[in-house]
Amino acid sequence: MEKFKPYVILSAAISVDGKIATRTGDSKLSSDKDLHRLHKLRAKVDAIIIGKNTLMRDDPLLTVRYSKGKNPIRIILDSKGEISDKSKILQTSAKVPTIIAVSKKITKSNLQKLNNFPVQVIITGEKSVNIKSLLKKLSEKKIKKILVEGGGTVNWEFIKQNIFDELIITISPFVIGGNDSISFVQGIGFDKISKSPNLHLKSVKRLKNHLVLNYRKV
Ligand SMILES: NC(=O)C1=CN([C@@H]2O[C@H](COP(=O)(O)OP(=O)(O)OC[C@H]3O[C@@H](n4cnc5c(N)ncnc54)[C@H](OP(=O)(O)O)[C@@H]3O)[C@@H](O)[C@H]2O)C=CC1
Ligand SMILES: Nc1nc(O)c(N)c(N[C@@H]2O[C@H](COP(=O)(O)O)[C@@H](O)[C@H]2O)n1
Repeated sequence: MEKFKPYVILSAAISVDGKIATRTGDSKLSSDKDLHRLHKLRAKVDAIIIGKNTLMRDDPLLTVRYSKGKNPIRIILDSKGEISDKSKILQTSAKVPTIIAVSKKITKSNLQKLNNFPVQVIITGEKSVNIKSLLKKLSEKKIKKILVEGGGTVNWEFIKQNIFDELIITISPFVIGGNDSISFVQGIGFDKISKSPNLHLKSVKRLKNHLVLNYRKV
């Protein structure tokens, strides 16, 4: 598998208590300077991956706007093909290359809805999108570098399955708290620290009150 895997960077802005969004879905943690950095990074990757909930909460564009450079391919993990046809991602799919990764659980009508747009639909996995198989297919399409931009559920899958190479985390000067807010990593988590991937701190950059941490997996 490793041989066919693109290089994967997980990226997020977190509060000092490790949250990426409040319980109402407010996730604007990055400063303008940090967004400028993020967009420079977007321009250097071949593709960006996000989960369905992030699309539904944020209605993002995932384009390069705060810096110069080409737009990466946008990839949405949406097992049942439930994203709205009004979403900016689908509405702008004629201008920005877009892949919707779905599983065999997708209904005929949802597949038809997606096929009304100029997107590529990749079907992989029985219930959820099979991420390893998706990465192999992306590698065959010459996609070599991928930025995973959340959310917490998708981040957990990449960490649990040990299919990432680098983490770029901005610690923003806010505290969110709460049991229903979204953490950088959602899901059950590891039961022992020894099961966590080992991380090497490659660099720390200060952007006024924000810290950008760059870790490589050892
Ligand atoms: N501050 C920051 O940097 C960021 C914040 N966010 C915030 O995160 C929140 C969303 O996070 P969260 O709710 O955890 O959801 P995610 O965005 O991680 O989406 C999770 C969904 O993706 C779909 N999916 C399909 N295949 C898989 C797979 N193999 N593994 C995991 N998920 C899969 C699933 O839905 P299905 O089964 O239906 O396909 C799943 O429920 C939003 O509020 C957003 O604003 C997001 C990104 C960055
Ligand atoms: N790095 C980072 N910092 C934040 O504060 C964020 N809220 C996010 N969110 C991610 O960026 C997407 C929005 O992209 P567009 O501005 O619409 O291009 C959002 O959906 C998350 O994936 N990231």
